[in-house]
Amino acid sequence: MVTTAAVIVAAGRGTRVKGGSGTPKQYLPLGGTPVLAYSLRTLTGHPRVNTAVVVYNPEDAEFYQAAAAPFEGRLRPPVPGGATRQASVLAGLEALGSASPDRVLIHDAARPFLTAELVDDLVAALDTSAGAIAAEPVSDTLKQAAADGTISRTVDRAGLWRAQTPQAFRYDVILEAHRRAIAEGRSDFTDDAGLAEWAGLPVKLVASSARNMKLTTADDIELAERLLARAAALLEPRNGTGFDVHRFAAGDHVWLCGVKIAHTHRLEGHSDADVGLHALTDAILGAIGDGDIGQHFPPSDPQWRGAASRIFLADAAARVRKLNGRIVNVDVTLLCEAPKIGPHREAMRDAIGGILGIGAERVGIKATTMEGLGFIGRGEGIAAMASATVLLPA
Ligand SMILES: Nc1ccn([C@@H]2O[C@H](COP(=O)(O)OP(=O)(O)OP(=O)(O)O)[C@@H](O)[C@H]2O)c(=O)n1
Ligand SMILES: C[C@](O)(CO)[C@H](O)COP(=O)(O)O
Repeated sequence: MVTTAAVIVAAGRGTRVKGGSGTPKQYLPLGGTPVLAYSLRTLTGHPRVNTAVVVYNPEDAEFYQAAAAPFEGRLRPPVPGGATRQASVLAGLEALGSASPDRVLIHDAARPFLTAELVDDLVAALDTSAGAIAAEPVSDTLKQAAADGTISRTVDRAGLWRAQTPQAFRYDVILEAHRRAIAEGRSDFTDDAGLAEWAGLPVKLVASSARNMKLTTADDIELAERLLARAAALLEPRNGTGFDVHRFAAGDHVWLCGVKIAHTHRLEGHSDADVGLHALTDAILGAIGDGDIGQHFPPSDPQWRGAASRIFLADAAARVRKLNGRIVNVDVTLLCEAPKIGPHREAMRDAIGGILGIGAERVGIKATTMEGLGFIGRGEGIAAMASATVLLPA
């Protein structure tokens, strides 16, 4: 399996925002959420990203903990950065050594508005290139200034692009290039594409939007607040519910809410019969009005025989992302006499949060017996009901 990692560089001081004092920009609240958390939500929640590491300044440890806590289960321990962005990127790349990913996405914590689609496009571009970066064609007329502040010439903007992040590379080649640059005394690269260019690596330009802005000055932060407030005003909540039942059959374990639990029986079904994930998948599909699990993964299709139900849930989450939506919270109730759910509740919350790319604090798991009544009371099967709240552009 091809693996992809993310390095999020967050060790800068943000001096152009705050003039050298106060909270570094990547930890400032934006719409009430730390700037860093936006990138972490998109990257750690992306199905193609297997692991991620933040490069930080240990002086910011408290800010880091507060921003990264919801994503903890999906992040490697943070690593200290260096004096320049280039040095911080190298620290992050080295920290991924034990994961040995095939690809790496290098991203500025100061660019909170990257999208899942951009990540998809960059990863796809790596199939035919050693590197690919998010970039935006220059749309202004460019002037070169003379020393006295007058215009010395107009620069032809044809073919000029503004480099953004993520910048994606095959991991081993960019690590080798970064190491070589330092060994050869080059510490002046402001982005990884510049370093790759120096190393002779081909790098593709992947068209991105001006919305993937870097927060550099206080004006940028104000603009970002406005964009966010406007986007929030244009989002509307949608709610969906789901319900599912599976009967018991001879076996020794059940899958419930993404967790394998030893049991006296198994649940019968075409897939792994994870009744909790099936109800939840339907709840999410319901919230976005996109059919149901049986429509997208028909039981008549042999490719889903024995499939892990996490595939179905991840697909529903991808459909939400495609609509530029966001899952706010989900809630599952399991109806069964046994097994006991309490001991597995936290593992279930983590599993579902990981699949959906949301923090476990946004996942509710509850259980109830049926007081011995009906088919559940007789221990013939398990039922689950679920609800999901999703924000979609209005
Ligand atoms: N030594 C550094 C410098 C920068 N960065 C990171 O690189 C990204 C882009 O850098 P920039 O916008 O220049 O951030 P700062 O260096 O913090 O800004 P300033 O130059 O205003 O201090 C940011 O996410 C920043 O945290 C880093 O990890 N390590
Ligand atoms: C990497 C980068 O975001 C590409 O635009 C940018 O170069 C980093 O910021 P800096 O202000 O140039 O250090």
